Amino acid sequence: MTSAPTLQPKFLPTSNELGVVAVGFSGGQCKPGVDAAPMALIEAGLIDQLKNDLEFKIAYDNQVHQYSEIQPADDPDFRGMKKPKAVSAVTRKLCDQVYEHSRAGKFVLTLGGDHSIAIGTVAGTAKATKERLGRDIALIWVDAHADINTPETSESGNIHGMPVAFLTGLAKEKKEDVFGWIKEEHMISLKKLVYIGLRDIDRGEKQILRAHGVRAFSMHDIDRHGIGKVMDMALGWIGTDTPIHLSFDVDALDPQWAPSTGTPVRGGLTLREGDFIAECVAETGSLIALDLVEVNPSLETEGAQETVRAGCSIVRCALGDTLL
Ligand SMILES: NC(=[NH2+])NCCC[C@H](N)C(=O)O
Ligand SMILES: [Mn+2]
Ligand SMILES: [Mn+2]
Repeated sequence: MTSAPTLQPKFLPTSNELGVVAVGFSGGQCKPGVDAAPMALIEAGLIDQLKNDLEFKIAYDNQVHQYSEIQPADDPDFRGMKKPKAVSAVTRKLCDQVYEHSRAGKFVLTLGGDHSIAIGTVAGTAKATKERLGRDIALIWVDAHADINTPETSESGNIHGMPVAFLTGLAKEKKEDVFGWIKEEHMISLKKLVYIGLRDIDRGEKQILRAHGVRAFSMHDIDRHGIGKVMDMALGWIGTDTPIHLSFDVDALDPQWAPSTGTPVRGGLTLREGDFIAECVAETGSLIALDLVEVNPSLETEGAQETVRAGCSIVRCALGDTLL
């Protein structure tokens, strides 16, 4: 489809400036391959489509950041977390990169990488938006998982299952080199967090969600009400005057559509439901940033191209490609 941008963004000075950050980082979990996702998405033509078809003015440094230069050699487990210093250093650096784009009023697209990278992306847009507009952002987390474990509730020690806990201040650590750099200005309110697509939540996570009354729409809710009603409720909760960061884990989709991901869970969203979620968020005009994470082309390699295509489709939909 060829179309000029139809989005009328409420919180960005122009409708067509896009900062892209490619993050080839897999240290938030144990399976190699998720670092190859940005290249796979770009080789599938994603950035060209955004530039040529959607007419975005793209600010991209033409590199997939591996951040090997800032990852410590010695990185023992800490409070049960695996690779705590590496994930902290990478997300801190990514936070600065995303902050720069967002502070300048650009829409920010981050291609991951595992979901631990959202510590950096959300911290960056939260800080930039507080400074630029004096506002707090809302966070829509589309995922089979809640990723809200604290180091203590986590059963795996994988930090990609913890980003939301660090971003909301539920998990705290004073050590500067283990997420101590995350300050109030980087954080979001649990009241402005909305989940869609949940179906595999750890015991400790369920307690956290209940205790804090977090707004969450599980696959059960989607089956009961339909995705249209769920999106009305999700966006109604956020309201029309709040900038939105959308963090989309490809494993929210059913493995039938997106098999190439590290922690697949059956019973997920159809491709069309995933695109619909992205379209509804685009339609609000409030979207300021998008993450696409957890595509791992080296897993289920027969399905890798399909998973990559699903990822590209979600990004295009979130950027308004399919809106009339
Ligand atoms: N971003 C993801 N795919 N996260 C999966 C997390 C799985 C599990 N809840 C854990 O803490 O390890
Ligand atoms: Mn997930
Ligand atoms: Mn996730």
